[in-house]
Amino acid sequence: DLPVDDTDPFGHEVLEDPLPFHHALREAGPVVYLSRYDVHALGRYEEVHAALVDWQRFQSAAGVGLSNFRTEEPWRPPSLLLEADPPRHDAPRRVLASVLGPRALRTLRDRWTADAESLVDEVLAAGTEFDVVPTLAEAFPLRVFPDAVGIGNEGRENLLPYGDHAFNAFGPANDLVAKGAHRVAELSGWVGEQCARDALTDDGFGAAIWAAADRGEITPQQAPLVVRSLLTAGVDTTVHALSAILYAFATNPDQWARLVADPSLARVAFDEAIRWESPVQTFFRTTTTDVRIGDVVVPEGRKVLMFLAAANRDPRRWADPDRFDLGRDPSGHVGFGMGLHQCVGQHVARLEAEAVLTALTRRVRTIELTGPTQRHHNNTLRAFGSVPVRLTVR
Ligand code: HEM
Ligand SMILES: O=C(O)c1ccc(C2CC2)cc1
Repeated sequence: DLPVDDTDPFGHEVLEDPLPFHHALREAGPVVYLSRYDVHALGRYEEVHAALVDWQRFQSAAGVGLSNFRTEEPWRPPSLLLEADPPRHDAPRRVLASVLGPRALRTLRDRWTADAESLVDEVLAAGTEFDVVPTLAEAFPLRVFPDAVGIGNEGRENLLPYGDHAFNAFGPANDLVAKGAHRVAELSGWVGEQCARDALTDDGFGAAIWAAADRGEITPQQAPLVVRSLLTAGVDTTVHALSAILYAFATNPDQWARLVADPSLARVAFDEAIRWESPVQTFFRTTTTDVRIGDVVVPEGRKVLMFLAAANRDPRRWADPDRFDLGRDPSGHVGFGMGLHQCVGQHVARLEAEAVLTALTRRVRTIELTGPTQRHHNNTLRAFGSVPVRLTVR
């Protein structure tokens, strides 16, 4: 086992394969002080879940990254949802919950399923050996989500690098953050322009957010920041979730056969893949009072690092946790967080994944890896750079 305190959880060794570190962290105790970053880490399901649902003692308004907004300037104006506590959090959350709720998505279900089927037809027409990352995992969200938000067609290639930097910025100021620093002004500027009312179509999520401002549910000053939340959180997450799902099936052919035999399993397959891979690996909180965890008292004002991915494979909570198993009930996983800040876009993500899986199960008999995968390292996201596969068609 790695000595937990000597290992850098944001170093390339752990980012390449975090599982040994997650195991060592869970075994080291309910809370573990990481001297490298002067933070307290939680790796077990019970403690991660308890911190997520206790927004009063584990706040988000001081930032959900390593940087403490009480003493450091954020790299961009804080999110009105992710980096806010009640009461400031309440109205923006209520608006997005309505805009992104299951009812609002009903119209998108048929459109996205048709889009997924035409993408899968295009992919299969070009051949049955390819890299799922650019071909499906990146192509599908970028084909449907910017249109659903209602942003213009120019510059959409900025979305992935902007999100990649935003997720790196939750971690320490390491080489991954430095890698994106030179483009921050340009990318932030472009994203900010897309959130303006006159940059948005009149029928997307963006327009619905501005309409909520017209109704006084949020202010016109808040509206662009709420749109920014969609552009920051809604692209890279789904791209890497789709890669994870396809990797899970390519490495568990028996589970793919189960899904082909029963396509209604697509919904549980999505949540089981999120539990198993946890595309969003970590988030921080800041204590608002002295908090006792186990026999440690974490003082007020300290950063607490929650390893969502470690909690999602905690044998104290999950039977045979390392197995990707469509037979299990994955509900309760913390891959979307839990409680007040639980992912407000999860229905969008689930719908995107179901559309792709439904299109694939209709056409594809088997999926298998044809070579080694490559990881894409990020301080917060678990991501693939490449997943080479061969499909056989039905
Ligand atoms: C599989 C894809 C996704 C994953 C794994 C994911 C994961 C998460 C997690 C873990 C949180 C909780 C953050 C915290 O507790 O501090 C969260 C919150 C959030 N997510 Fe997602 N997300 C995904 C897709 C999306 C999409 C597609 C959208 C937008 C359409 C979105 C928008 C948000 C927003 C706005 C929040 C903040 C909610 C709040 O603080 O009240 N996410 N997400
Ligand atoms: O509101 C935001 O900007 C925001 C950014 C990133 C996320 C991650 C958790 C998916 C959520 C919200």
